[in-house]
Amino acid sequence: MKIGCIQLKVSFADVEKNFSRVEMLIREAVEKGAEIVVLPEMWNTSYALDRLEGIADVDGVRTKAFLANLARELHVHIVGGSVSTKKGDAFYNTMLTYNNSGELVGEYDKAHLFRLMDEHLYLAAGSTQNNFQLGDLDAAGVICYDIRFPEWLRLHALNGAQVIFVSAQWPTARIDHWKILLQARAIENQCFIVAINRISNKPENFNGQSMVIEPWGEILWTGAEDEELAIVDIDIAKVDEVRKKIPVYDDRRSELYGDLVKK
Ligand SMILES: NC(=O)CCC(=O)C(=O)O
Repeated sequence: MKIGCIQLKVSFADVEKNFSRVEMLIREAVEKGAEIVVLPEMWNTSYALDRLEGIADVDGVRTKAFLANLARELHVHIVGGSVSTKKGDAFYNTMLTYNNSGELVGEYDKAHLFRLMDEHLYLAAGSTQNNFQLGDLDAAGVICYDIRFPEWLRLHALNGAQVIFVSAQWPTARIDHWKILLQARAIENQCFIVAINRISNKPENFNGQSMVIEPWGEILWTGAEDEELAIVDIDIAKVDEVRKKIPVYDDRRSELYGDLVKK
């Protein structure tokens, strides 16, 4: 399965520029053979949190039409990163996922808000899980800071995810945490992690280094420190292979850990 990893250079608060760049890169990814494309976090506005009133996508209407049309036209699954949305009176950091028929299969609001970047002052948190189906593939999607909560990703793995997509705006300052946390999440859940970071140098430095990691923890691809489109081939059979070799899911003793329950 070929994944188009779009490590986008996100322009600060320039919604038009970001939409046209994303469209160009999705088209290019599909020309290069991508069957699924993945975008970074808050790609429509970046972290212009104090300007969301004017630029967040109201009810996600524009993004939904844009992603649905591209998915249908190009026959590609789109894990739409996340966009700033306004729903009712509140702003959210929302991941929208479309299958290759153009159907919305996942709408997820970031569950854990990152105080260090003031998200809790501007955004409301979601509280629903985000497992979805892309053709035969059982997948899930989370957003950036969510990866610091192993129980949240475990829940998605328990609900069947073979691949967990992560969309992020993860600053260079903590890029070592990014790499180690992602590798740990892949190894402990014995699943693929496809994690797409952004590029920018304003207002904070984000230097990419997106990652695709297989269920044994081997890093299949690390993004450059500049905008990049990479097509990374993953073999889903590897999930069963690793889960048979070390049967973590059979050996779990859920009675010891409290309330991690499947849906
Ligand atoms: N956008 C985010 O959630 C950033 C998370 C982050 O930087 C971290 O260290 O965690």
